[in-house]
Amino acid sequence: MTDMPSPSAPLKIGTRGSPLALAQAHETRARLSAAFDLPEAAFEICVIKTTGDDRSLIDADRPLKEIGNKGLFTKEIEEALLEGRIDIAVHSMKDMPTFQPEGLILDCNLPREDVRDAFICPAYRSLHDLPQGAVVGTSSLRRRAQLLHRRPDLKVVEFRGNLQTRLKKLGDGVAAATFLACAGLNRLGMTEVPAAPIATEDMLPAVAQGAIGIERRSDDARTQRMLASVHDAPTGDRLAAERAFLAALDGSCETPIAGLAEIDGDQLRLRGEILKTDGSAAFAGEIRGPVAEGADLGRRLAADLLGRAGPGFLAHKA
Ligand SMILES: NCc1[nH]cc(CCC(=O)O)c1CC(=O)O
Repeated sequence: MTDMPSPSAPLKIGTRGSPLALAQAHETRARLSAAFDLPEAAFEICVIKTTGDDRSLIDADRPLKEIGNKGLFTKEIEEALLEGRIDIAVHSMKDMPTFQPEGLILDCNLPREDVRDAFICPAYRSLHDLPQGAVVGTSSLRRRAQLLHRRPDLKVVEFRGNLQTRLKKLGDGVAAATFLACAGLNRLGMTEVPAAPIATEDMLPAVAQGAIGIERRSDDARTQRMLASVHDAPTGDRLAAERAFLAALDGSCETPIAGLAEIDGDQLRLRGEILKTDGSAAFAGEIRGPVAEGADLGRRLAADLLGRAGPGFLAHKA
């Protein structure tokens, strides 16, 4: 391939500045430099501050959904990409809308990490051991709904900020327990955290949890070729099913939705769940079919759940 990045003309990797975002950007750089036998200096990591990183917004006690979740952590990064200030953007796929802005494409995924949620609790081993009425912190509507569906006695408080901030709140006694994605803990090498992975049968993760996506300009052929050689096809196939499921549900931040696809040979199994925010109702289901038909499976599972939940289920607001 001609025209490869070099230390004097590096490929610019855009990322947020949070520890997890930086770890994901570094993993992306490591995989690209290994794939093309290039020095790491041929890749420049560019930290971009987003609205979601604005302390004045983040420190407020308002739930994220009131600030306006859509694109909160991606808008400025996508602008930099469109303006050519960066060449690729590294994201947690879980946080990405199902549609990209005109001119951008998100079709490269690194191998997926552990998809499970972890129960983080210094005093109790599992959710079942939490005493009646215990306080659990989370900012995720999905985790809140799944938790209350199972344990209506628990009290859920808004818990925001990055991983480090949330762990500190736990240490300060703001809540007895919280949840974090195993993927984040693993990518940050945080082995000292009291984390108990939760089986996906007990708590179905968010769509695309544990997956890194790399976004580029649609017309950037050189970057397209480079990303193709680090793309993990099984992860891409799983996300195609999960994100079609999400898109068919018109997944907004108002609706608790969980979804997970797994691949066995040429067969894909997709499980999904939709819930009421207060946990008072939940509909779960699964579908199996050829990997190549993942997106269709996603749409069919969404239709099945919506049919069972009845009209108006998703229109329900918190
Ligand atoms: N919404 C925040 C977010 N986005 C991605 C991850 C974790 C890493 C991943 O799932 O890929 C997290 C934190 C968490 O859920 O604990």
